[in-house]
Amino acid sequence: MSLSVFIDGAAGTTGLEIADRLGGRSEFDLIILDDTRRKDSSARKEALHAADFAILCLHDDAAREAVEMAQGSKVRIIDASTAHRVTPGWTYGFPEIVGREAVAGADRIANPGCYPTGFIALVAPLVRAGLLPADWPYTVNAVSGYSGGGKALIERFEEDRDIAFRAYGLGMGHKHVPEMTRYAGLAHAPVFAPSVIPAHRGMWVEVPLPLAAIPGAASVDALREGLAAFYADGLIVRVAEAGTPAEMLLRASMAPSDALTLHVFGSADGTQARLVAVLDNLGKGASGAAVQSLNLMAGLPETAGLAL
Ligand SMILES: NC(=O)C1=CN([C@@H]2O[C@H](COP(=O)(O)OP(=O)(O)OC[C@H]3O[C@@H](n4cnc5c(N)ncnc54)[C@H](OP(=O)(O)O)[C@@H]3O)[C@@H](O)[C@H]2O)C=CC1
Ligand SMILES: CC(=O)N[C@@H](CCC(=O)OP(=O)(O)O)C(=O)O
Repeated sequence: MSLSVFIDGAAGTTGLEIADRLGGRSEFDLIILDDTRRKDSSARKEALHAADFAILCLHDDAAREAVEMAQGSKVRIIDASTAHRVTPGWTYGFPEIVGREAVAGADRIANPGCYPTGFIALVAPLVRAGLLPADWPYTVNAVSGYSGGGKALIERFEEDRDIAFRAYGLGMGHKHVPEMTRYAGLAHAPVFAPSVIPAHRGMWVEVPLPLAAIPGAASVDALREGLAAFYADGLIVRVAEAGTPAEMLLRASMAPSDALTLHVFGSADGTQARLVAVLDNLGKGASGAAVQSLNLMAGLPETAGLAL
């Protein structure tokens, strides 16, 4: 018997990618409201009450509204928005970090933000293993494809081809900082410098480490080995071997991917390191992560339907 999945916000950037990943799968029947009904509260409520699972691909306010409308139903929810990521009673949908059983058994999953996916993947295992301190003031510099900003940013970048680079979050306080701090297990909020480039998808998340100045920090090799041990299954998150390429490129033509690759680069004298996560903001950074959690919640193979 197949399970019904309502994609609320299926016409949006994340929703379309989730529909693509689930579309050909016999385990799921998709409930998608047509254009005339997709914002109609009573149609959405009816779908929420009919479905086994709902994936909310909405802005925060509409996601909160959907959760309220679902009250009294049996539906299990995966919320792609920022609304519930540090809310009590919600499980953070990052199986590698919070545990696969926690995700499999949850009824309310908050899908991680795209930038936090890279940052937490790099820092959480190292802090947990005592290879980096929890109380260091970390920084995170990141670059995203413009699809990370949804339909509005896509339209802006596709209309104004003259934008070569967009820095933002200049007043600090980006909405991703609370989840980064919480799930990386940090004592201080990281300084977060996000930016956007004229590529549809793709993401680079980097944590520079002045190792010689960080009390208790492990060596470059020990950091890489710590990450490799943590992600030993290599299913979705992979740790690159040691090596220093002359350059690394994000390509504007990048194909959709649900993988996440972590790199640890270090200076020859071992005093400095750069932790780098490379991912697709729409893959492991959004839709791929939602499908991974859905697979686990439905008791299916974790990577079913993912592009790896
Ligand atoms: N894009 C990304 O890389 C990532 C996105 N996310 C999060 O996922 C969520 C969705 O983002 P994204 O897909 O990028 O955004 P989009 O703007 O592309 O899509 C949002 C969709 O929601 C629809 N919508 C708006 N209000 C309602 C409503 N009241 N009822 C039903 N549908 C509504 C919009 O309609 P209309 O088409 O008419 O505008 C649109 O289709 C956001 O919370 C975002 O922060 C998370 C991680 C990464
Ligand atoms: C490029 C861009 O604008 N990115 C978005 C984050 C995308 C994401 O992760 O979505 P959530 O809003 O669900 O956290 C931003 O910085 O607000």
